[in-house]
Amino acid sequence: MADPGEPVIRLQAVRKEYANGTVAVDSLDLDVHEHELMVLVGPSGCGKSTTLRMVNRLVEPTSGRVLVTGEDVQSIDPVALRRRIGYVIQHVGLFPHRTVAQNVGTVPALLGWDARRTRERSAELLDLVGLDHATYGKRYPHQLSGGEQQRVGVARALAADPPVLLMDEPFGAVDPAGRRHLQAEFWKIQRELGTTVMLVTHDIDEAVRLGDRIAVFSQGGHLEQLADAVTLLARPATDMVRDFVGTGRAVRLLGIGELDEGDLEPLPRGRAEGPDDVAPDLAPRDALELHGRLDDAFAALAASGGEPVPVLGSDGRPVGMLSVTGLLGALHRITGAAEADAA
Ligand SMILES: Nc1ncnc2c1ncn2[C@@H]1O[C@H](COP(=O)(O)OP(=O)(O)OP(=O)(O)O)[C@@H](O)[C@H]1O
Repeated sequence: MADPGEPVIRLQAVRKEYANGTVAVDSLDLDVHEHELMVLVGPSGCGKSTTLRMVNRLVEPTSGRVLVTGEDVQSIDPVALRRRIGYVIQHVGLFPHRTVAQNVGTVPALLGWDARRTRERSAELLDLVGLDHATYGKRYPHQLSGGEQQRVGVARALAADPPVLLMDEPFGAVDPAGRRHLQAEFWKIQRELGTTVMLVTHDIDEAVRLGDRIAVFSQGGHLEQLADAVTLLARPATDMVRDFVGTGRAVRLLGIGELDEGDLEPLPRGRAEGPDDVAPDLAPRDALELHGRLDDAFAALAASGGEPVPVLGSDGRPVGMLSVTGLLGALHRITGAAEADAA
């Protein structure tokens, strides 16, 4: 096991030059901490997959070192290493002649778990990714939609509860609505299990939605910026990052920023005492929640025609009103906080 505070994945001055002379990654230093979800994002061909695949030795670095829980992966047998590290790819590669339950149980079975424990773990994981095990466990992969297969891929990778999970475009085969849903579910599972994750995507929205920290790569595996989502959107470090995160930065910030007490205006007089005092226009179904996402706040203000919308605290009582000005203030607040952190 790693010492407390020691990164679970550590890349030190890593370089990969393929046989044809392509330098996919050069002088890369990158640490992923325990329980962290690190996203690698960047344009096609910038070396994201190469970086990921050096962690489980599907690609061997030309120079530099890769450590997993403090151990140089060069000193670990690749097969043993890959049993310790989950791996999910876009085209999930399920075994076609094995049932869904057997697919999910692959690694536990290889690790010598007894049949019953493997079966139980399979069922538990299928339920966790939103596939009822009684319905889906007996099916074969071809009897599932692409999105369902991708869920099975995620369940299979998590089945042996690997401390480290590598994911390469894991939700790429799912339609946009299903993808958002699967991202949200995966995020919850990752928080629950505390798995340390390195995830590759070319989708900046996926990156800011999932990543605790986001590493933006440019060609040649060059690290342009390593930051949390808000900092990345509010304060892109280079022109490349600014172009990559695009003109939708403010909208993306709405998707990850939260509503704060300071963004609110006082309640109209006489309405702060308790639920009984709440007028019909403050009914909870029309209200926002404190610490809710700013994109919900934006939607509520759009629906109200720009009229201030009530905001409820955790006890369900109104704590203030959010106006359009308040929402813009919230955006400035998170942008300003990111800039202050960076200063
Ligand atoms: N086996 C290989 N032999 C030679 N060059 C390779 C090999 N694999 C990848 N490359 C090259 O290395 C560079 C980085 O590739 P890599 O797959 O790591 O990028 P990526 O950022 O994951 O791209 P994408 O988002 O398109 O999957 C590219 O120029 C690619 O063409």
